[in-house]
Amino acid sequence: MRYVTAGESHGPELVAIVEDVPAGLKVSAEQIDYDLSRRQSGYGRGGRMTIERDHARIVSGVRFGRTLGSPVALVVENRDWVNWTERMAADGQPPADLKREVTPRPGHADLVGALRTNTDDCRDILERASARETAARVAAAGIAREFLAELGVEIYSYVVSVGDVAMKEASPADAASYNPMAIETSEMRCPDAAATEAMKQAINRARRAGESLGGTFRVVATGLVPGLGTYAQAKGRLTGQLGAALFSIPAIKGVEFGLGFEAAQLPGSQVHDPILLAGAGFDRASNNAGGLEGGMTSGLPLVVTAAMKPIPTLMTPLSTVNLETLAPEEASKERSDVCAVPAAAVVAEAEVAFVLASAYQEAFGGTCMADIRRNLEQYKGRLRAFAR
Ligand SMILES: Cc1cc2nc3c(=O)[nH]c(=O)nc-3n(C[C@H](O)[C@H](O)[C@H](O)COP(=O)(O)O)c2cc1C
Ligand SMILES: C=C(O[C@@H]1CC(C(=O)O)=C[C@@H](OP(=O)(O)O)[C@H]1O)C(=O)O
Repeated sequence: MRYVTAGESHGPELVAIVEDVPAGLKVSAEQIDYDLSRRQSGYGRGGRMTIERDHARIVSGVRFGRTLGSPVALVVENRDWVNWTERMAADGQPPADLKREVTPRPGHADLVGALRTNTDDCRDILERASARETAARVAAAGIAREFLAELGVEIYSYVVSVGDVAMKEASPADAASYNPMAIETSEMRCPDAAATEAMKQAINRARRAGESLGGTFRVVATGLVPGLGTYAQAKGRLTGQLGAALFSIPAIKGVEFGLGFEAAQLPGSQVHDPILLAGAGFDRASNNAGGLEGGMTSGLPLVVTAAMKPIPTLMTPLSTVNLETLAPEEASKERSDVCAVPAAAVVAEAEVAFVLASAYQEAFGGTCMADIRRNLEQYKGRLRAFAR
């Protein structure tokens, strides 16, 4: 299952096409809209989120609430488009009073994109480099998430830190034990109420100082069978696929699995997860690996942590060079988020969903749900027999 998106941040709409969707999968537009609203939320977002009310319109590939096995296309309207019709028109000439973006923001794609594409207006770049595009990803991932849910896999995320404020956790393995309601009702997607409040205060301080903040979050997937992915080829390793998927999100600068970088400082006996025989199968005494061994799922929850850099647009801007005059100047001050870590966490859920959905299809087939379910049950039966 793969997606492709199109659409500019202030164009009329975003489009996502999902390919290789099995037939017979129940799809709920309400569930997709719920995920879209989760992506819009989070303390620290800017004025744009008061304009948008993201809703996915399914325009192909679904009939009577079930997928047909054909590509699924989804459209998300940009309500802000009405304010940009002249400046973002697909045809005609630029308006006489068009203000070009010529003071690129350090940390955004403005300068490098302009160099790459030979434009004299950084808006040509920022319209697509904007993380507005991630709304289309979340809409598309609604299909992957429904698919995974049918196979018993749930994905959620929570924020661990914003700037230098972090919630306290004994270990990343705690990730699989939080109450989802505590996360969804926190304005920071953080299950710790005191940390939520401290993160909000940090964002308030940053806003007052014309600053921005990044942070870290974890994505957790439960209900996975062991053995998805493969050790046999580089491109089959889920570690690499998940890393690439998470690094495809704007502003993500680090990814760790389980104990992550901390594992590099510890002796092997404190890192690797002892194997036990429990109930009808194998289990582990711990989950420091974060649910991946040898590039494959271990059957324990997948726990992956990502680090987001601070938002590049600053109300107290850094210096830049004016592309027209070549004189030093302050970088442009666009309307902007101060912190978007909770939103990035929801986007990361979407990316993880696509990787895992593809891994299930690779292992159990991709044509129709009935076959996939049967193949999965057969596999689970074989695993049970293995431990007897
Ligand atoms: C959900 C989300 C919201 C974002 N909001 C903003 C924003 O309002 N202003 C901004 O300058 N950057 C924002 N960013 C970050 C930029 O999109 C990102 O830094 C930029 O595309 C450059 O990509 P890079 O950081 O991967 O180099 C946001 C990122 C995400 C994931
Ligand atoms: C629109 C979204 O995020 C945007 C991401 C973004 C950026 O530069 O990445 C800049 C801001 O857009 P605007 O310039 O219109 O205020 C954010 O609001 C969204 O997440 O839906």
